[in-house]
Amino acid sequence: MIELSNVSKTYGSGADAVHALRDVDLHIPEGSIHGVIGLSGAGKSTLIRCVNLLERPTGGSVTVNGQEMTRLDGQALNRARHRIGMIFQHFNLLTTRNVFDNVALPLELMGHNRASIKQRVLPLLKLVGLDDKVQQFPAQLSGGQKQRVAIARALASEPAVLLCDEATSALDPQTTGSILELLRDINRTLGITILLITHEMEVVKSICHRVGLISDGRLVEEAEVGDFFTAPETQLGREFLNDFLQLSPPQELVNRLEDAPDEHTHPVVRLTFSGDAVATPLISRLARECGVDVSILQAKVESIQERTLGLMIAELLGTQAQTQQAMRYLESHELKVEVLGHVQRDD
Ligand SMILES: Nc1ncnc2c1ncn2[C@@H]1O[C@H](COP(=O)(O)OP(=O)(O)OP(=O)(O)O)[C@@H](O)[C@H]1O
Repeated sequence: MIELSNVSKTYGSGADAVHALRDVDLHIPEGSIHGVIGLSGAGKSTLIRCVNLLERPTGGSVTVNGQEMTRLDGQALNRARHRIGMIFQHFNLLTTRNVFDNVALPLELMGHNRASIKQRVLPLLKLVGLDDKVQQFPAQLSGGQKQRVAIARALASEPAVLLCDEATSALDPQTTGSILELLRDINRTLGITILLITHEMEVVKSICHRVGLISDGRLVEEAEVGDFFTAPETQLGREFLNDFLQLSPPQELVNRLEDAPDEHTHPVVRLTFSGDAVATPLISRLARECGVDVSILQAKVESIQERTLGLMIAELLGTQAQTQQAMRYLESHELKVEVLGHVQRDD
């Protein structure tokens, strides 16, 4: 369990002060995988580093595994950190140590003897699929293999919590997939709570249960992943979703869009639908019930965990009264309708 209460972090002071985190409240239940997403500079790294006190918050409290981290220092803080593993974007392996010795390092620091280290390290290397690379050095490994070593090292001290700081950002999509699968397995089999920060929606979609959106140091939105992908609450959330779905009108159309409707134009709309609406033949019904033709410009259906999300950009062709009625009809069937603008009719 991770609990952040009213956490703030300010770097510097006076005119040079940077408010990296502002009054962040976050509750991550035991055994869940929680993502925090945000643009560059939003405060993601600061947030995750405040959990194990690599950065000490300027205000508020951080509690991990029932222990208030912000009250600890010295030996007590070190002991608490053993229950919090962390992996990084650039793996942070020691280049002069082989795979075994990298994973052994935290156990050596905790004072374990060689026999107990061996007993712990070898099963971990098997768990991450590297039992044939025990003697290799980091330079002899691929990026994905290096991250597997880092994961084994993070698990060596039997943490209850694993922090992942952009852990797949340096990896290609296929390797990213295999590392995320490993993290999901670790969460399921070992019950480890995972907090990960990322700028990639794909990562959130693949493994997170809940997600928070951070902007300018504030947690501006927090939701179940299925809800976030089907109905983000903030403009920034919608922008992340649209970028992820790569669904924006063609530039040629954008150039022709006008703001105000009149009797010579028809609307271009973005429709978002989920749940029952995905399976309902609404477009053919629009033609029948509202007398409106629909010209589909782009469409996409995504599976987000157990939910289905549909997106479409379309021109609604009909009189002003008909297209207004069509939009009301769609909204009454729980589709989200955004009017992107209006284009001149050809007729
Ligand atoms: N040690 C530091 N001293 C001063 N300012 C800092 C320090 N670390 C981070 N910042 C500032 O705090 C803000 C948040 O930075 P942070 O690294 O947490 O963002 P981020 O969301 O992780 O960005 P990125 O995705 O680019 O890594 C930024 O304005 C950054 O410049």
